[in-house]
Amino acid sequence: MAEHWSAQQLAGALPPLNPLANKYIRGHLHVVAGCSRYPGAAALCAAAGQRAGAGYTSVACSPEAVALVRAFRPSLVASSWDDWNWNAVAAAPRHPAAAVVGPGFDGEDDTCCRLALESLTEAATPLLLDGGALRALATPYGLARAQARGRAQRGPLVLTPHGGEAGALARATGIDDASPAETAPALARAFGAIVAVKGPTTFISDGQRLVEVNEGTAALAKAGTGDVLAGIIGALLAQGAEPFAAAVLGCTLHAWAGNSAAASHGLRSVVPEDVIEALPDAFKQLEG
Ligand SMILES: NC(=O)C1=CN([C@@H]2O[C@H](COP(=O)(O)OP(=O)(O)OC[C@H]3O[C@@H](n4cnc5c(N)ncnc54)[C@H](O)[C@@H]3O)[C@@H](O)[C@H]2O)[C@@H](O)CC1
Ligand SMILES: Nc1ncnc2c1ncn2[C@@H]1O[C@H](COP(=O)(O)OP(=O)(O)O)[C@@H](O)[C@H]1O
Repeated sequence: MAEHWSAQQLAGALPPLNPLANKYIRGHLHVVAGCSRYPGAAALCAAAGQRAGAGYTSVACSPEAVALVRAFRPSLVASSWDDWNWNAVAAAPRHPAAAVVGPGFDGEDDTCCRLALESLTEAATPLLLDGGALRALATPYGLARAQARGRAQRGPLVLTPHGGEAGALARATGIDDASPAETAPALARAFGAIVAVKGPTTFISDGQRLVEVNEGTAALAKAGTGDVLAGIIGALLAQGAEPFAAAVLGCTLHAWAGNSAAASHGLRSVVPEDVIEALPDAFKQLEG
């Protein structure tokens, strides 16, 4: 039976904001995303991360995506992943950080698969894998790399599959076809991760606990809203939120922002950019 978090539990999950913090102390979100086919996903994910409180948001993306990300938000620090390496992704005692890898990855593309698999060994921060990175993970080799990350204690791992991606991950690990409420804990145990299986109701598990978030809206059923969710959870991780709490809180804020966007723009007309711009309403709801 899935648990449902109270307003008090959700508010308690939000890392406090230090009024004396600089942008690095606030938390650095590294977004590795956006192949030439899906550059927009990198922009959506990173912009959502900024609205969700990351102090510094950098984007490593395909060379073709750099101009789009910069033009979408000049405050995003974008560079080509050809001129970038994992040394950039590190946390220091007073400089928390997290990485989101995979929005706008093409799961068939060699560079995307390499970056997704490398992230498991190289990212010494909390790591969230989404989108095409989950396709790279959905192989026996991907499973072994995820398990090795757990043994090496490189940092918490969060996976945010939609139904199709959860099915591929389950097939790769020999998990039987099951409901999302059963698949989330089974995947969490197999990959040693926190897993959010997304849908009209999203189920989040670390293998022991199971929480459901069912406050969203059909307005969120639009291409790109998953990229927004990845940026929100990534930003909470970058600000030092406890990883399971970051996943539950991130999914809830995303749902609330969807409701706020639907109230302003109507159920049919909401686009993922509206959900990003409605995030301040979701934070006010949380803190109010
Ligand atoms: N603006 C952009 O650049 C966008 C880029 N995107 C990126 O596009 C890449 C491919 O993602 P897609 O999800 O489109 O394609 P996928 O190749 O992952 O999914 C397609 C397959 O999964 C199934 N599927 C998709 N969504 C499902 C759901 N919610 N429940 C059950 N089954 C589902 C489909 O039926 C299909 O068989 C990802 O890297 C993603 O981040 C998308 O997020 C859309 C927006
Ligand atoms: N009918 C719905 N009701 C509530 N939330 C939904 C609904 N449909 C989709 N969502 C939410 O929208 C997001 C879609 O993510 P995803 O399928 O990964 O999109 P994309 O890959 O296009 O970015 C998820 O967070 C999911 O929970």
